[in-house]
Amino acid sequence: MRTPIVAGNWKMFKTIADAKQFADAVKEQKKVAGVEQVICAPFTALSALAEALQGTEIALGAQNMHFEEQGAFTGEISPLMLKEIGVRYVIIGHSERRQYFNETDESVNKKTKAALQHGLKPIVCVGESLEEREAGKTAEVVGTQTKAALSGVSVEQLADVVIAYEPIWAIGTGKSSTSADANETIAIIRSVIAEDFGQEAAAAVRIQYGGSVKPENIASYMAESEIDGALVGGASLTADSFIQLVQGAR
Ligand SMILES: O=C[C@H](O)COP(=O)(O)O
Repeated sequence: MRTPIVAGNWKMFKTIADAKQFADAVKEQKKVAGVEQVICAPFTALSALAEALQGTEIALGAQNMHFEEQGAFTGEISPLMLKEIGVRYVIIGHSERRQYFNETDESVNKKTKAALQHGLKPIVCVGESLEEREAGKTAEVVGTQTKAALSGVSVEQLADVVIAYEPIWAIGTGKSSTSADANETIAIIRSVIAEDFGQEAAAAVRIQYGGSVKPENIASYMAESEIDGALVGGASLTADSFIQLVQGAR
């Protein structure tokens, strides 16, 4: 039985003051059990949010990290630094990072392994572009990305990995994938994982869908057999909407 997981990716939104306001608003809402909840905030808001989210069900996540513990890497943040402030999840290889910050399958793999070595749970993003989809390459693209990201990960470590399938054309566009299409691609990702880790381990991995998920459509994704939650951008920015997403995922 896979516990559903809803993760909000705030991207480059929210100051510390905004983040605290979000946490205060969440505290006023009724707690929702049975769904793991994560907020992946900008680095600057993480410490304040760690404190502000105390007493809530929400775990803290980062949106990126370097794979080294320390070193001359100006502007980077290491897994040790994230652990120190109570971060439990970290998004790795989001398509925006692949597109704008030269993230490659190789760096995604290094970061995934580094996160696991430091006790952080990676949310590894995979997904095809519109061009790749129209060329019939979806299975090949997500299969290659998944295999590359998980290369060298042990079966035991795989239990702490979350995969987020995010078709690039569905991110922030309002054009979400149909739940049936997302389910089909996620089934492909699971079968690719089974090739390297075995059926049992693959069956236990949580795989989220991401791309224009909202409170109004999350239930349709959750009704699918292979989808274990959502990675949500825009609709995770208000406490009200985030809680509705979590309720919809139950
Ligand atoms: O990480 C989240 C995704 O990029 C989806 O963003 P969105 O929900 O705003 O489409």
